[in-house]
Amino acid sequence: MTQQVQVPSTLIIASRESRLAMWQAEHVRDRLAALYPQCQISILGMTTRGDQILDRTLSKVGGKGLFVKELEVAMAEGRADLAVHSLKDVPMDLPEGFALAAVLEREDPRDAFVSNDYASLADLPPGAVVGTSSLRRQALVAARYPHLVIQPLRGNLDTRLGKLDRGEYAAIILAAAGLKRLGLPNRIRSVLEPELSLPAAGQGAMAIEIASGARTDGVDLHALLAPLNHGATEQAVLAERKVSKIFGGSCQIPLAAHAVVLGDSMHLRAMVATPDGKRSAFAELDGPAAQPELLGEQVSKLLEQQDAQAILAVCRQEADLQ
Ligand SMILES: NCc1[nH]cc(CCC(=O)O)c1CC(=O)O
Repeated sequence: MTQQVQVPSTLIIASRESRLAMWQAEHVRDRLAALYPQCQISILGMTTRGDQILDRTLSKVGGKGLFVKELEVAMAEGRADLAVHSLKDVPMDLPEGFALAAVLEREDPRDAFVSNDYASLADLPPGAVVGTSSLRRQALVAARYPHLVIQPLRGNLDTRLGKLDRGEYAAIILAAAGLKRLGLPNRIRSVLEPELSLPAAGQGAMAIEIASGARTDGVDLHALLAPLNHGATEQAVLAERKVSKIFGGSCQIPLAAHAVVLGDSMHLRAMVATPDGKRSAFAELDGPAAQPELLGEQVSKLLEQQDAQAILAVCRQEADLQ
């Protein structure tokens, strides 16, 4: 006999209001509704500071936490039971009293090249403007294609595509996962393979966050959400996020960490670079999938044995100057 979990009569999902965030919240709602048909599930749409501040890059205004804080407040105040996030936007250390209850199966983790006039980065002429606000993408493009000009690009997916279509950029780089989820895979002119553009920790994965304390109604949200967890994705992102955490876990450093799980083992690759892409360190290792954080530590050590600390010092200096 499987143990029965107690199902509440209602569940409220907190979500940002962007189209991608809503798609993700609706996806979780539909999966929960299929598991627990007796439960009334609704979505509470919210605006976060990360959505409001669009004129500065995230690394300058406080980083990832800006997309999750308001949703955590809603859970702490009992206005929502769970929050659905893009895992890439979730800080490495959650505030006291919160936990990730499930990591969903990953969508395509790669970056996508999007343009109306060009098929790939290699086709762009000297001086062409590429839009991205990710320091990681900036460093990777600058290292490989020094003749291109990188300009900041913020906002949700629709905003970013709109700026491309108005001709503000020759091309932009986005996560393939977001475009696929929104039914826009045809906007992808080419995917950037991990060898060229190693993905960010957690890219393409969704996570469900909950308040971790016991509930007065006795509902065990961890147990309730466990069927949505995808073991291999969880192992991969634990390794990736460990590297990110060791190197400061913010948006201030161009950092990539990408793991692939194959059966019982895992391959983890990671990179840190200076924002201009001129200096970088890269490391990769295989290890048991059952010990993802150990592999994350080992890969981080390899990075440190290279130039990683000097690279980070350059990044901090540049961040302080801004
Ligand atoms: N930083 C914003 C963000 N957070 C998650 C995604 C895409 C979806 C995902 O990675 O799951 C995006 C947009 C992008 O990077 O283009």
